[in-house]
Amino acid sequence: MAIGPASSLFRAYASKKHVSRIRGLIGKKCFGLLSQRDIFLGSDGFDVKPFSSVVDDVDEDLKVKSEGSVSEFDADMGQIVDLDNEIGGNVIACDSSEGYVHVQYRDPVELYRELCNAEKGAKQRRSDWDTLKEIFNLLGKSGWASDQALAIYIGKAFFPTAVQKFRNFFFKKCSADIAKYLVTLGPSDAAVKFLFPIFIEFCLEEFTSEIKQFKSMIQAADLTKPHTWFPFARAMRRKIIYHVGPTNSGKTYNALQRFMEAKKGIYCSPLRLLAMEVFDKVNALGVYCSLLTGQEKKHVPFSNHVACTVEMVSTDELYDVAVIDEIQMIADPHRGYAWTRALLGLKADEIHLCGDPSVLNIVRKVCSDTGDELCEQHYERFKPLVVEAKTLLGDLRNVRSGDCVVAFSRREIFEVKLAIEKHTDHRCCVIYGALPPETRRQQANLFNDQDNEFDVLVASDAVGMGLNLNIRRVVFYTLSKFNGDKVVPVPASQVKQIAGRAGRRGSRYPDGLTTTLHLSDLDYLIECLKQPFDEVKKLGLFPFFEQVELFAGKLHNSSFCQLLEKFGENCRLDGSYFLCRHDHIKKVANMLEKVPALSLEDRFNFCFAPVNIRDPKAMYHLLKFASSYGQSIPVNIYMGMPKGSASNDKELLDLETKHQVLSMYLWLAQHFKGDNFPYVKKVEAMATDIADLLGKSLVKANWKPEARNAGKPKPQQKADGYERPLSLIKQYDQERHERFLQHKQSEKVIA
Ligand SMILES: Nc1ncnc2c1ncn2[C@@H]1O[C@H](COP(=O)(O)OP(=O)(O)OP(=O)(O)O)[C@@H](O)[C@H]1O
Ligand SMILES: [Mg+2]
Repeated sequence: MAIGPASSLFRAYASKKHVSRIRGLIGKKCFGLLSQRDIFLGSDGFDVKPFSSVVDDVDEDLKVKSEGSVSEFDADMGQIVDLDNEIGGNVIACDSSEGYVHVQYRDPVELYRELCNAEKGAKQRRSDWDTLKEIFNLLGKSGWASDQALAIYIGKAFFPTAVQKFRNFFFKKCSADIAKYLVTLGPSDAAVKFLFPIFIEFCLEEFTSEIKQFKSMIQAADLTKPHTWFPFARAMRRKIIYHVGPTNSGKTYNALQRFMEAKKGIYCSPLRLLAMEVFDKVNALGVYCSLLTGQEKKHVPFSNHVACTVEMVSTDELYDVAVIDEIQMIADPHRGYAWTRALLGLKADEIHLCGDPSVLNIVRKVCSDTGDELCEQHYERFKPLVVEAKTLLGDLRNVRSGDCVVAFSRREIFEVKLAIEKHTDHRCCVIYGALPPETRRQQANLFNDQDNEFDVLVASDAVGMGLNLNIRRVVFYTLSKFNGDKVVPVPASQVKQIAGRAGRRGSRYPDGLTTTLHLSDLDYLIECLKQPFDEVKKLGLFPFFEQVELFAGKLHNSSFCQLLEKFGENCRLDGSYFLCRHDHIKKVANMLEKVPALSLEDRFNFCFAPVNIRDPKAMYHLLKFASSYGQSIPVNIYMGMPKGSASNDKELLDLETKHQVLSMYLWLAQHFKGDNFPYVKKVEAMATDIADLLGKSLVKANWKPEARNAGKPKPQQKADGYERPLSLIKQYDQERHERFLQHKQSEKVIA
């Protein structure tokens, strides 16, 4: 939950005098008010709890009391509810009816002092007492008040407790006229706003240590103004050139021309695969270029250029030209922070960004923050993408040479491959995310090569980026996918990116076509292609290790996972940034709790290792690696090597996992200093062998796919063929059609 500038809202209601007093008090006691630009970010766990649930947070003493009956509770609080008088209907202690009106004009500081000095509270009628309680309940639940309280470093988690204590204080000390005035306001916003400044006074006096602690924690989790984290880059006069346009329009091509002309250049890629492609292409053109990815470092002698994955970019080196490809991924929920870091931190005179228009406005804003000059170069597709309205009429026998059939799960990919190879003369190459980049490239080359029978490609969304493919037509097998939670329509931006892979300048198929397998999905495809790019409002950010370390210093006895959680809850961000998702990091952190003797930095590094957290085998190996590392034993890998290529899907899955584990070892070896991972050469050789075996296995794969996680429901299958799972869109259409029939039916009945 992002919250507006706390102090400005706070000022909106409070008197000038009161604000200046609070400013003085805060300044005197420990800190200054937050500036207008400060914005707090809470996370899901950061919401205001209902006041009733607050009881769990308050001290045991109060908890017992609150569970008692009203009269016990009230009596214990030192407040007198005059039941006798209530029965008699008389109000004992109250000023004359107009006496309380002046209260609203009085300075909250004075009112608070008056409460402090009062010997005891005035007696209340039962009904007034109930009203007051309701007002305090409202204050405790008020999102507005808890946001405002952040301005004096009353954290959201502590806010309900603070209100509870304030309530106790208030009931012990409340004068008749304040009570009366509040009762006339009733449980309302006005009452909350009247009470709030008095509450603030109370907090400033009562909770100095809590405030101080929370403030230092918040400051340690301060992620505001990230452009100031790179002072060297800020001191430079950088020129940013944004190559903006749709897929296949020549953006990367043009940026790479400048990269190759430069004396010293860096190319930042979203994928290992693409970094490898650029590495090969640039070297082939005579420009010496090294390769740096999480897993490998290939140093080319005399090279001044490097092609790297964006996570590996150095913000220490000086470059003439840098290229940041697929800049729209700066808004990726998981990996966006790596693009943000590259954009803000690269020390290059000229930075070329390539991407779609979704982040153009936010890049403009970043450039105005950093003071960099921004030039925009707009592109159009060489040839427009054409939608084939006929579709494949639900029959995979209608695939043609040069088609790329796109499905969104591994299972579907193999089902489609099986069906095409069974019912037609075409042979299929496959590309999906779990395959190593080397195998994906091998499959892409097999598909591009005209001198073989592999003329159809079946691929997942992994085809959307980074491969040089000669695709004539992109056919969507389905337009819905499982997002880890449920089946959802594929987002329009992704549909556009994938469909745009069809047709390639200079290839056999310069014109691009796209369609769907089923007629029922065609409208959604057209709709997606027509949609303009959604404008991105926020960029991803994630703390550096040093920031997490600083934060850890404020939280003692917390596990690394708790630390990350707390950081997420308490970090402050400017309005243009969001904290990248880190659930997978927390999951690994949790598993590594069992491993003693890892420093905070070791844990941080292990948590970023590329591991499929849903694959227990991969997780097991990561745990083993961390355990050996923690014991300062050379980290070895105990893994049987398969003798030959896979002959069924289980063996293929096993090869995929094995490669992922080997790749993880190589990643760790690159990210941990020293010689704790001495078997890099051996592991590299194993990884190459497995990628090779995977390629061979895919060529002959003609089996039904297995689920990686046993127990997951499998879509229905026909005995002798395949059945495409209903897409969400189709399901929706079917439901709509049924509703329509029902409606018709009922109309008939009425007639
Ligand atoms: N001026 C050019 N001369 C020759 N070939 C070109 C030229 N511009 C682009 N191409 C080729 O067209 C294809 C698409 O270009 P490029 O990869 O630069 O597009 P893109 O806009 O970066 O697409 P994407 O969004 O998919 O990354 C590439 O194979 C590229 O080599
Ligand atoms: Mg590109």
